[in-house]
Amino acid sequence: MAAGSGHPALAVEDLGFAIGGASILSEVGFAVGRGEMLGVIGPNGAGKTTLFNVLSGLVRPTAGRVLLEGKDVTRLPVHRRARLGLGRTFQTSSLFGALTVLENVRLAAQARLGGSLSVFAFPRAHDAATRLARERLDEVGLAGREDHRAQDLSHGDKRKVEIAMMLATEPSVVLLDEPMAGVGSGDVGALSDVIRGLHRDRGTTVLMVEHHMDVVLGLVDRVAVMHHGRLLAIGTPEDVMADATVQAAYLGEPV
Ligand SMILES: Nc1ncnc2c1ncn2[C@@H]1O[C@H](COP(=O)(O)OP(=O)(O)OP(=O)(O)O)[C@@H](O)[C@H]1O
Repeated sequence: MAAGSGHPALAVEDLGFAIGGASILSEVGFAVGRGEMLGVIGPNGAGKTTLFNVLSGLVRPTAGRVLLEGKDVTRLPVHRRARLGLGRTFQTSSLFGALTVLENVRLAAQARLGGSLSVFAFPRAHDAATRLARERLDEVGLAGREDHRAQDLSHGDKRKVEIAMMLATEPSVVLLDEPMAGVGSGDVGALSDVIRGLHRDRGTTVLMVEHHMDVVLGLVDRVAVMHHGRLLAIGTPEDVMADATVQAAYLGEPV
């Protein structure tokens, strides 16, 4: 759907996911505007990761719809959603440790450019992928680190590589699943800046699950609070944090 069509970047309607008689998500509905950053918070087991799995296509919902730029993608597999502009990072690192930083990002760039993975067959496509990978690494502040092996990086820098890989696929909507997980406190600021840049400089729509409340509240436009598989509240960080239901149901529980 073309920009300016009036559809939200991403919307879910009456979403449900049940398995073995257990209801994991129930009646979840919200819309995220183009270029908006939405934080998704909630106690452990609230359903945040399941929601992201449903959004990205890893899991099929048992009720409701997922709309990307107004298009119903509920039944589309992960790679079709990715082609429509949906990007995702995971809680755990998805890098090839023995490859260099540049090689990791180049793989993502090659997938985007649709070229063969054979550098011998398509040397020019390889050059284009290398250029794209270098640009994305520059964007996340890793210029000069291209030749480091991924496994030797700090957690924070690994996360930046993963974001660069995701950016190489030119997504319009990105799902960041706990980007700060395992990241040392010294790296949190730099990583927050990278995420802020996605949003501010690129105009990318961002949904972010994150347990670090100070990070979430400092970055996002709105926050969605999940609790027992339901959407408890959604609004500005100030409004949501002041909400008595949220305080009782969420802030009162250990996270
Ligand atoms: N495929 C499944 N089969 C059975 N139970 C599941 C399945 N997927 C999720 N659950 C359960 O659903 C609940 C929600 O899990 P989910 O991982 O989505 O929560 P979360 O909010 O991401 O938690 P955390 O903050 O700990 O990552 C949990 O109780 C989990 O055990």
